[in-house]
Amino acid sequence: MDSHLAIRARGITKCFGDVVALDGVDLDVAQGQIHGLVGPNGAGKTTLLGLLLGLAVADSGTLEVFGTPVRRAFEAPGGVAGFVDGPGLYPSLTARQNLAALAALRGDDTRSAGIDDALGQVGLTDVADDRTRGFSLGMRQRLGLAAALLGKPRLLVLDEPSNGLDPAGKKHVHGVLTRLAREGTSVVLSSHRMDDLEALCSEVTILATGRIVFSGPLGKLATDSRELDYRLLTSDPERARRLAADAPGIRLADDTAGRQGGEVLVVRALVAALDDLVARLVHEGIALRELSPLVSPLEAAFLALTEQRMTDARQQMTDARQQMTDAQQQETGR
Ligand SMILES: Nc1ncnc2c1ncn2[C@@H]1O[C@H](COP(=O)(O)OP(=O)(O)OP(=O)(O)O)[C@@H](O)[C@H]1O
Repeated sequence: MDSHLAIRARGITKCFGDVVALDGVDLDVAQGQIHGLVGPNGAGKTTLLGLLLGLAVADSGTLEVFGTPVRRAFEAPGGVAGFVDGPGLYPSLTARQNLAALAALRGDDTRSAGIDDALGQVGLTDVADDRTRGFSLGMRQRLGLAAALLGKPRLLVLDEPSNGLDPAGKKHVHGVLTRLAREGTSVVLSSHRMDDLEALCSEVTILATGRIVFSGPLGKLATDSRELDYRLLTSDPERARRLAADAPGIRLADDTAGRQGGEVLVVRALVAALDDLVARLVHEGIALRELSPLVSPLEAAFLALTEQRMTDARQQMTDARQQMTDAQQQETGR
């Protein structure tokens, strides 16, 4: 047992009939960490979050939350709160009544001050006495977060919490989660928004068809990953361009000249080659005013993964067609 871990999962497998939703998943989430789950539709993110919330149990493998094994379904492990597939709310009750009902159902002795505090944290004080029937998706998401905060959890599990939030709402929720993490709460959340994950998470886990493709710090994705396209703005674009053309491991993007009248240089490189180019520029007295990836390492990894899945799916279809043709030929040859 590692006392610094909020979550320790080893070899988690979960099937629904013939569908393998999770296939030998290992996951470590440190206390006070915001950990992002990302993956294409059907990758297994919600299933994993559901296991953490005690909505189901794994078919095999071990799952520990704060060092305690999670074995029983339909009971959230101690100190864990959150939601999957959107928060469940009573539309005919107000926001405040929803939270009171939830606290009563859980057997919490949360008083109205606790409810007001949770509503305040997510910015819903002004609509506390409005029926949730008229709430937008973003408001319902915020109320779901308030509900999760009621019991002052040590681990928050949130399925796409930014869904439906406008930019101000998103900033607000990000602020709440960041503050909670600073105070020691661990957060595991899924999102299809790479910018969200990059803004919030120190570590991410990328899932594809139930398997982990990557798990670790975001920074590691950049150094581990394939070549990326970088945008460079320098004090001397012409000389920088000539230097880049001669630098090892650097490829100039075709449309370099077109971007901002040739001011911006776009190169494709691994991190090590890019480091070398920056050193060369500085050595030549060329100032670097801006350097950023065109597509973030997380987005690049995600896109590569999706492309790989499509290639695999196309290959599977070709193989299946070939098998059918072979079978038909055998049949007619008899
Ligand atoms: N209750 C269930 N019954 C049958 N199949 C299920 C069930 N829950 C999930 N699955 C299947 O398990 C796989 C993983 O689903 P899951 O919802 O965990 O993926 P996800 O990564 O959350 O997807 P999305 O991004 O679309 O929400 C999918 O193939 C899904 O169809």
